Amino acid sequence: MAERISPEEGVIKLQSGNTLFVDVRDPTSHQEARIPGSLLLNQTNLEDFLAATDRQQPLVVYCYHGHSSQGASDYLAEQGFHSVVSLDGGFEYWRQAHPEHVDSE
Ligand SMILES: O=S(=O)([O-])[S-]
Repeated sequence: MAERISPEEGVIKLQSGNTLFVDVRDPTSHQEARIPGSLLLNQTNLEDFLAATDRQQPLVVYCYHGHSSQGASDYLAEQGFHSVVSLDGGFEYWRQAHPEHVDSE
C-alpha cells in the first residue's frame, strides 16, 4: 500500500517545488479547481506520462477523498516511481484545510 500524507505534509512538498502533484479526478473537476501546478492524469495521457516522466520525480497523487488515489499510487509505484504518496482526504479535504493553495478557473 502506498504511503499516505496529510494535507500539511502536502503543503510542505508543494512549497518545496520539486514534487509533482497528480490529479486523478475527472477533467471537469480539475479544470474547476485544483492544487496549483498539478497534472491531470487519466487513461488519455497515462501512456505519454509513463513514457516521459523520470521515475525519480517525487509524486503526490490526489483524488476526491483519498481512496482511488491509493490505488493509483500503488500502480505508479509498480511502474517504477521511487517516491509516490497518496494525499489523505483528497482534494475535498485539502480545499477546506488550505484554500490558499487552490487554483480555480
Ligand atoms: O476519489 S475517491 O475515490 O476518494 S471518492
